[in-house]
Amino acid sequence: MMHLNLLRLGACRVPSRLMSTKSTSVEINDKTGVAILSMCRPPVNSQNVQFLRDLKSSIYEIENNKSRGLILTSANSNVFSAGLDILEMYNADKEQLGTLWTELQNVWIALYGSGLPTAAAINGHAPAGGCLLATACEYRAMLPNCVIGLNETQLGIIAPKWLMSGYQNILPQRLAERALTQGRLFTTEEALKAGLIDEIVNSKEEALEKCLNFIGTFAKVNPLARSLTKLQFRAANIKEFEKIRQKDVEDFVSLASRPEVQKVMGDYLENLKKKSKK
Ligand SMILES: CC/C=C\C/C=C\C/C=C\CC/C=C/CC(=O)SCCNC(=O)CCNC(=O)[C@H](O)C(C)(C)COP(=O)(O)OP(=O)(O)OC[C@H]1O[C@@H](n2cnc3c(N)ncnc32)[C@H](O)[C@@H]1OP(=O)(O)O
Repeated sequence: MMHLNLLRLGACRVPSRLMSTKSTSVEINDKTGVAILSMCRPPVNSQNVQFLRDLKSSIYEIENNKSRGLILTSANSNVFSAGLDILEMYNADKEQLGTLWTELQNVWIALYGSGLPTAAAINGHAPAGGCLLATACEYRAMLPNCVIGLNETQLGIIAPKWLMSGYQNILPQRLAERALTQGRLFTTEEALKAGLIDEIVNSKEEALEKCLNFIGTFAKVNPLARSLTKLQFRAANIKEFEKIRQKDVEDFVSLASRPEVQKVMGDYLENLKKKSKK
């Protein structure tokens, strides 16, 4: 089809507009109107306060610019996002912890509640907060030999209900419950089998192309009707989240500041560092 050919990134010589923050860059293709939002906080796109603020402002900028869709991807070659920055949770005071969690909530609601068609080109690992971002989108294409999942219970943490919403939208209840209680990280292949991702792709370019094709499927649908229909599906989760969002911050701060939890974080960080030195 002609319009799908135009969407092919490799062949595309259409002018693009660029916007960027310290840790994100956005390219909006003038022909397709689709925005590619790249996360670029080396080495693993771990989510600290500044990164989350950048991500939030990029998402709203894309939404306000009346883009035709949003594709979330990573500028890193093997990690989509490693989730919350543990360095910002470890030895942090209560105010810092509260700010971090509030910004994570803000990004999630911006993406999950976006009226635009959203897709994730998952070009690397996506554990915990990385999976949260990917599952807030409507479509996922992922590279082989990576992992994705909400591994909170493996870390002794209970993920709040809003954090599970994306999972619950995608997976059958029985599977979601099992994966969440196990804290399971799915390999790409397992994720496809479970329905957590939509496609396995061989390169980032192919992931972007699949995402563009997905967004292209709405080309002939009235954008407002599409958006309101999408949000009707998500309204109950959003409403429930809005009711508890302040208490949720307090609960997180109270849990994350406990000395025994701080100890778990410290040990976890040390293991990560040991592993990366090997
Ligand atoms: C984890 C918290 C533990 C306890 C918390 C308890 C209570 C807190 C209460 C509630 C929190 C609930 C919220 C949870 C949401 C989250 O997102 S928590 C974060 C969970 N993330 C992970 O478990 C991922 C950890 N990372 C990895 O598994 C691997 O790094 C990954 C597979 C993503 C990539 O592997 P690889 O390419 O081999 O890279 P390296 O492992 O070598 O890492 C490179 C450097 O990056 C540092 N790093 C990795 N992840 C993080 C991170 N999330 N935060 C900060 N830093 C990270 C790693 O240490 C290396 O640094 P170095 O080069 O050694 O300096």
